[in-house]
Amino acid sequence: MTQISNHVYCADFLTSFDIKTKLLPNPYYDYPFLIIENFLSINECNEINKKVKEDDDFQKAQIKTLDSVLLSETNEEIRKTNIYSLDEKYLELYTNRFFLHQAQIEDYFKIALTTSTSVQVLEYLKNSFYSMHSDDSSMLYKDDELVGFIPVAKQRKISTVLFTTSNDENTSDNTFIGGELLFNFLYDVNGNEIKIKPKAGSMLVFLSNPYFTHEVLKVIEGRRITLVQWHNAIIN
Ligand SMILES: O=C(O)CCC(=O)C(=O)O
Ligand SMILES: [Fe+2]
Repeated sequence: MTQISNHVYCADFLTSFDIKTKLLPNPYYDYPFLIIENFLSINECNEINKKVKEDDDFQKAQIKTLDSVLLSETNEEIRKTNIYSLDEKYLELYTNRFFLHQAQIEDYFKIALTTSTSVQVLEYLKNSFYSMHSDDSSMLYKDDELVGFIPVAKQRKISTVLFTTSNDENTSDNTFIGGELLFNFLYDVNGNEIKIKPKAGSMLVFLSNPYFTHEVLKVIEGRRITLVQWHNAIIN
């Protein structure tokens, strides 16, 4: 392991790869990513969750009328995530809050944000997951072994993931079990992979390059909702 911040280490193989989009924050930070708590309030999150649930019920109702019940059940099982766009009212709220935190993000990563993609709302129902990937690169394998990364979206410098439901054993409309965000190649001092437990209202901000390769573990129960966005930036 190679230390990249006070509490975080990365897999050694990363340092031997020629990673074209390599960028790491100040090594004297505690963590190489930023968590902004209370980006949205719990009430704001719950409103968004309710809206997404209504959209979902509507889509499901449509599928039921088109397919047989059997087919719609099969669809559900293979479906990874549902993608929605954010309703105008909440998009404005999100954009205003993002603006409030922009200077903090720029200062943390020592970058200047430029353009951003539109906000995607991702919904993970029971058994949904998002397999391992880097947001700016494809993973290159040779005989099942990871041998490098090919940049495919260099305009993605920063990834933001805002959680609007929480990982919580007490099940409700706004919680789920499982669904942690795992950084596959980052470890704590004991060599355990870094796993983020989603908390409604918190925004996770990280660099989009291969050091921050991640996955979303399977949702065991409940509904996991995130608002994700990628940002371009000027670096130095
Ligand atoms: O939903 C999440 O927590 C992460 C989503 C993600 O990794 C992506 O859209 O690239
Ligand atoms: Fe991602």
